This record gives sequence, structure tokens and C-alpha cells, in this order.
Amino acid sequence: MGTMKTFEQLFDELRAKAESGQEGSRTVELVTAGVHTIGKKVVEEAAEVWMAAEHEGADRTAEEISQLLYHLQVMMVARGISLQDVYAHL
Ligand SMILES: N=c1c2ncn([C@@H]3O[C@H](COP(=O)(O)OP(=O)(O)OP(=O)(O)O)[C@@H](O)[C@H]3O)c2ncn1[C@@H]1O[C@H](COP(=O)(O)O)[C@@H](O)[C@H]1O
Repeated sequence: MGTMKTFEQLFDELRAKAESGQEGSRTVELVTAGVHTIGKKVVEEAAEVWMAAEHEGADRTAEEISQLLYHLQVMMVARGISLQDVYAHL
């Protein structure tokens, strides 16, 4: 587990990362690859959340959920969608 951070903090970090174009950044790699590649990761991580929730412990499930949230945020960055755009629908 990395340093403790909130959903909002991670989003700001990912947006800055994508803009920086920093070499070796997973986020830059995914945003460059585009929404098709990111979409496949979102679906894969969603399936892993489901499987962990049914067959594994709470810790493993939480880890898979964190990976799903990360990939959803990368999708938002790739499509230029802000947190406000999403919160407006909650
Ligand atoms: N929170 C995350 C995070 N969660 C998941 N991942 C990525 O998602 C992968 C987990 O999915 P998998 O296990 O399916 O990985 P994989 O099978 O190797 O993936 P594929 O290459 O096969 O698609 C990890 O190996 C990471 O590459 C993340 N990558 C980055 N972050 C955070 O994002 C921020 C920016 O990171 P960089 O863009 O890499 O600098 C940092 O704070 C990081 O901690």
C-alpha cells in the first residue's frame, strides 16, 4: 500500500502526471494508449473486485477496489472528465 491519500488527492496527482508526460509513469502510459486500453483495464479490475469480494478477504477486496478506482480516474483524465462532472450525478 502506498502513502495514504484520498480519492481527490489521487485525482489531482493523476491529472498533473498526465500533463507532465513523465517517462515511466503508468498513468502517462495508459492515457497515451487511450480509452480502449483503459476501458479493458476498468473491466478487468471490476471483475477482480467481484471475485475478491466473493472468494477472498476484506483486505484483498479493498486492494482490488483501489485498483478499480485508480483506473476509473485514469479514464476520467483521458476523457477530460472532472470530479465535479461525476459528483453532479451522485
Ligand atoms: N494508485 C495507483 C495504481 N493502482 C493500480 N495501478 C496500476 O495498476 C496495476 C494493477 O493492475 P494489474 O495487477 O492488473 O497490473 P498488470 O497486470 O501489471 O497490468 P497490465 O500491464 O497487464 O495491464 C499496477 O501494476 C499499477 O501499474 C496504479 N498505478 C499508479 N497508482 C498511483 O498513481 C500515482 C501516479 O503513478 P504513476 O503514473 O505510475 O507515476 C501514484 O500515486 C501511484 O501510487
